[in-house]
Amino acid sequence: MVIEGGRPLSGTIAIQGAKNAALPILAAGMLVEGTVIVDQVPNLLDIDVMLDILRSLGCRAEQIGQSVVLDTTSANSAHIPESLMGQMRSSIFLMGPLLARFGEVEVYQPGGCAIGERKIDLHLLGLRMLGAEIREDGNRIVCRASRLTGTDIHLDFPSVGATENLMMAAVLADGVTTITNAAREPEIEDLQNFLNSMGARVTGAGTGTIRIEGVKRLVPCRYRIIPDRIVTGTLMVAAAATRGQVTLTGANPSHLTSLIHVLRRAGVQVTVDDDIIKVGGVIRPKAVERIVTSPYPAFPTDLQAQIMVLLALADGVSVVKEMIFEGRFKHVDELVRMGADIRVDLNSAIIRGVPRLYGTTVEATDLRAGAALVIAGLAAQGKTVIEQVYHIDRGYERIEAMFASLGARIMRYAAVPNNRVIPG
Ligand SMILES: CC(=O)N[C@H]1[C@@H](OP(=O)(O)OP(=O)(O)OC[C@H]2O[C@@H](n3ccc(=O)[nH]c3=O)[C@H](O)[C@@H]2O)O[C@H](CO)[C@@H](O)[C@@H]1O
Ligand SMILES: C=C(OP(=O)(O)O)C(=O)O
Repeated sequence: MVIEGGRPLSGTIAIQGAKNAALPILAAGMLVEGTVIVDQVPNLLDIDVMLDILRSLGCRAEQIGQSVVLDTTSANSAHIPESLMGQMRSSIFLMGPLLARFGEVEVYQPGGCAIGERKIDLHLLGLRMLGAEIREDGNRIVCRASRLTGTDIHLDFPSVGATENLMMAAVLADGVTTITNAAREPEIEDLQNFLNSMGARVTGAGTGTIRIEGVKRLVPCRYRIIPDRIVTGTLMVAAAATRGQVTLTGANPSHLTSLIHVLRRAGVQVTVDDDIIKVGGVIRPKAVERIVTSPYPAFPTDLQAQIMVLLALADGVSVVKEMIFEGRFKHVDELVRMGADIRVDLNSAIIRGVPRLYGTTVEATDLRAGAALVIAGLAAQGKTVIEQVYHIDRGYERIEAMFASLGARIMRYAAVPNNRVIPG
């Protein structure tokens, strides 16, 4: 991806549906027999992988525009091939639904962005408490339960994925399951709403205690995914970093209170009206003394790399502490190569703002690091070349078109074998 930077973003853009809501919801479609339609599903690499997995299980799954039609009637397998499991973290979301529907599931350790160890022990512990017998053999995990029985599960950490997997496993269990210290992310509430649209009885999502009353069977439904708060946040930071003026429509500002607070502290004007967010009015951002990533509603780890670009250009010294993933500072070296002054000390990044960044060749090491480099390229003086952009396609629908529609000079080139590049 090649970016000619230094142009303020300007214009209006609609927000895509949330990847992190769509992925568990598509997996939850396996809980019902019949045809489920999910609307506002973004066109992303991770969604393609999820649909490939669902097809490998015998389902018919097709994305038409922003809608996915999933027919699970002929699903006949509870085995996910290792090659598909390894393509993304969210492949693990099939574990709960397959176990609930077929009484068994055979999977492998999931893949995904290299941002930390990302264990699944909380998922497995919760499933065991629901009555599953689990055998781990190297990478392979075999899980069986002739029936799942509701119980009280306390999570040692409010893991988003574990909360969702256990909710999905518990909807068809005998009796009541209570999950305490559950994750409170908006995507959990979206999953609850989807499950309840199919006839499940789930309450409490969005709080630390979720109650799931098992039902005998579910019925197909049609459901619309919430807007993507991380894409919204990425656009907000990009508008501020390029000192532009951008209007976002179809957003949910109440999911972004921590970012809005940080941006306002940095001197950015953010106005909110129903599902519209306007960002602009910044000359040079001010440093923000301390940002700590933590589970929702605190500052999201998925926006840590992006906000660091704004702080790299701010007046003064900022500190960002990463509390969720131990390997999520890989963008720092790349930003430093663009002229940023950032020092990492354990899980803190100390950012001394510089007046400008300069374009150079950098590498996207993971999804959000890649998004941060795009913002840096848009704000920098000169030309930025970003390599390994496929990481970004996991979470942003045609990011180059998204920013080009706001006036950015950004082009994607596809590599061809003899090292030439052609517009992609
Ligand atoms: C598809 C999706 O929704 N992805 C999001 C989800 O990922 P994900 O569901 O993987 O994130 P978790 O909340 O589970 O993980 C948070 C922390 O808990 C640890 N952990 C998690 C599970 C477990 O069984 N054992 C364990 O130790 C992880 O290693 C990590 O350090 O939440 C993350 C934290 O907000 C986001 O960055 C991801 O974008
Ligand atoms: C880390 C992320 O996603 P996943 O959990 O799907 O790897 C992300 O969306 O930033």
